[in-house]
Amino acid sequence: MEPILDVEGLSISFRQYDRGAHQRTLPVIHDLSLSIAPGQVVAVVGSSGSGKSLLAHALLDILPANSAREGVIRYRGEPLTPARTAALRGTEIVLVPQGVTYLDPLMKVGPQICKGRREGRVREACRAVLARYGLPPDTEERYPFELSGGMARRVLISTAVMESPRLVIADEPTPGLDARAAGRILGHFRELADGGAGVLLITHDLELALTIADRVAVLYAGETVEEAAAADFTTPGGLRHPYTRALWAALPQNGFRPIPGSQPAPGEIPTGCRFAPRCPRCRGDCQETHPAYRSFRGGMVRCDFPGEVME
Ligand SMILES: Nc1ncnc2c1ncn2[C@@H]1O[C@H](COP(=O)(O)OP(=O)(O)OP(=O)(O)O)[C@@H](O)[C@H]1O
Ligand code: NI
Repeated sequence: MEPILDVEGLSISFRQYDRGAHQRTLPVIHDLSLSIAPGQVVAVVGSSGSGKSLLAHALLDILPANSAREGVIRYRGEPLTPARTAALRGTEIVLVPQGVTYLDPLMKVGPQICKGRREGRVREACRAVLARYGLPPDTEERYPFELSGGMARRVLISTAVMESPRLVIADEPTPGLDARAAGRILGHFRELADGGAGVLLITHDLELALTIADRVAVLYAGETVEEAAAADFTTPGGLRHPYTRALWAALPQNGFRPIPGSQPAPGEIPTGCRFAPRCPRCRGDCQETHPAYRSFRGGMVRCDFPGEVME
């Protein structure tokens, strides 16, 4: 089946001015490839600063002006040009943004969800979507400052899903929500996918991702290091990359063993494997050679020594 979304070799960098007129380029996403078929929920999992929101913004063509982008993004087989993205954004392709600041503070919630349209059908759909997320009917009449954080999140999601999108890009959609509200939202994403949409779920929370995702792509310091089926996460032996295994071992049900160290910042990327400084399997070459992203055992991995189980 033709993918809904197909990203090939996406790289993003920022132009920055050091001192005076001296310009430097800060690479933040490198060579990212990913595809989503109709009916699929694909999760992108990575820690803070790994490039998740930038990926979402690149897909919606809302990156900041001082950024540069390489690679190809195709939507239903055709490249997503700026004009095409602008035409599809908000209707066929929707973003659930990470921050509630995306709500217009000067506009009541109802008109924001309805995007200014007043037809009875639209108002009806708005009321239905609010009810679905457990928001009282008078939410329509409120301004964003009159909402709690959790309500504002649910309003953002309502705004996104109003139009029966074909591609949903959800950037950390559930922080601050209780388990029931989060479950309801994820359940709705799953339903949209079961109805034929593609869903890209962006989160730092692997456990949450595994509740609905079909596949998981793991992002580390701006690069995908593994793409695995959700079922591969049943045992660490099913996984390919040492970082993915470390994420697995850090889950509460697997002993909550976090790995020491932290992800390198964009200006401090090592030459070889980006995970080498923290990798329990690191050997000589890993520090020098940057590993390619390749197929391995039915998934993808960026490691020259994949699939070795840690004792
Ligand atoms: N406008 C910008 N100029 C320069 N660097 C930026 C800019 N926006 C983001 N970055 C850098 O790009 C990297 C990735 O940022 P991004 O917001 O995508 O992270 P994230 O994975 O979404 O993190 P979080 O989980 O905290 O939301 C970070 O190191 C960040 O500092
Ligand atoms: Ni983010």
